[in-house]
Amino acid sequence: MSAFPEGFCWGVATSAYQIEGSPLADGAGPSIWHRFAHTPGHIADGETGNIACNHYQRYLEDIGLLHELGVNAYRFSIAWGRVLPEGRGAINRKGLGFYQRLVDALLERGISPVITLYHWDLPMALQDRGGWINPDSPQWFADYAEVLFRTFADRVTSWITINEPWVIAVLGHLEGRHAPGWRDPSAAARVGHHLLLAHAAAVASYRTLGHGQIGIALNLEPQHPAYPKAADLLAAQRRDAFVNRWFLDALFLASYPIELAQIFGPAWPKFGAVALDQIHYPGDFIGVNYYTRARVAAAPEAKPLGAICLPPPREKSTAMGWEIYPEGLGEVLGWFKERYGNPRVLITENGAAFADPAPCAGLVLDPQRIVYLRSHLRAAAQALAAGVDLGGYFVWSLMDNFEWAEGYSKRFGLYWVDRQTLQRYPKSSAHFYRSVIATQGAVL
Ligand SMILES: N=[N+]=NCCCCNC(=O)[C@@H]1[C@H]2[C@H](O)[C@@H](O)[C@H](O)[C@@H](CO)[C@@H]12
Repeated sequence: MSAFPEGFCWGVATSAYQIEGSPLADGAGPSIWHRFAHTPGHIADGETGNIACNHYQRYLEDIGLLHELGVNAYRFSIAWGRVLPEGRGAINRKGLGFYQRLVDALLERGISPVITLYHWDLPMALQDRGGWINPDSPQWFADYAEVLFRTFADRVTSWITINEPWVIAVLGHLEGRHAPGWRDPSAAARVGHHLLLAHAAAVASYRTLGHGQIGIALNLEPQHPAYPKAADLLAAQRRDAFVNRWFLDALFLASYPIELAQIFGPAWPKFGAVALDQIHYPGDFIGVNYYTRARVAAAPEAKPLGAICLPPPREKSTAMGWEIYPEGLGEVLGWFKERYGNPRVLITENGAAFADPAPCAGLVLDPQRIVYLRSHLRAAAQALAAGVDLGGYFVWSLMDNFEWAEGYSKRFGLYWVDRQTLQRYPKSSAHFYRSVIATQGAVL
């Protein structure tokens, strides 16, 4: 019996800086990840996205892989700096032309484009004006989005405004592990707010220019007490507010969790009613990027949360050190039905990195990824049966790519990429996913 309905959206996901390469080709303006990756010490093995998977040149071949998988949708991001090299103002027609050719080639194959407007690669020219802490940044983003809405309004009907605002605010502006590498609580709090304003402005613009669906993609991660102790439960609740409810409550409830003012202290701005009303903008769907859960223990010395996350047992971990916990996907999906009015949800990313072996006779055997995907797909099917309005599932990722600060050392792809030749090789999980799609989940 098919576990998923006819018309269910089956896809894979990628992002521009992680797969394209050629970051400065054809007049493109550099992004903050170009600068961050070229700054020694930021990326494992000193890698950059200069080459990545050379998707900029090999995009037709990669669309062939999508066709081989049988997906009916492909989620990818547009590099803002290719389209607007200075981040605003003059349009770079060559840069925009690449995405027009990509979209047209997808449509010719019957694959629906799902475009992410922003997947972390802010043009450096805008960072030089303060980047996301600049109060003008929501307007910069809305103006950029309008260029794309007008260019693709007739052909693209699924849009994601911003990928993982929490990672942008926290890893990029609080912990400094991602571009632009800041460690400033006040900046992180304001960046989070400006990203929500930017999302709202783009949704409002799309209401006048487009006739499809638009949403935001959030990384969501259940926070469980490491031990049955009150202190651990309180620490897990604090971290749930910090990781999950920061953006969920803002979008759906027009309020920030009260814990954030306690966590950020004086660095947390005093948002008024108007500011909170302006971020009350869930859009047409919520994208859920799900990977794992956290096991949280109280740690008063671990400021500002007073919490630490315990590493999972090795035998239950991916190559990223994240726990394999498919039950958490069902838990996250249930939040939308129980707390937020059961909106349309898409699983916009789900996948895992494992120490895949090299190809043998043109195939990479990755049984662990098949187990991971099967268990998470089963959790998704159960959530759907329980009444969650789940419209689609995207595997992260189509192919091994630039895994941010980890460089190319972590492989998430359904296709293995030879780092010398960039040849793509199917993994057995690609064949598994193809069978899931072909049977609407009956093989699970
Ligand atoms: N501890 N822990 N936490 C679990 C997840 C932390 C947040 N990172 C993500 O969700 C990123 C998302 C990103 O969109 C993509 O560009 C990345 O390649 C994948 C894989 O890393 C995921």
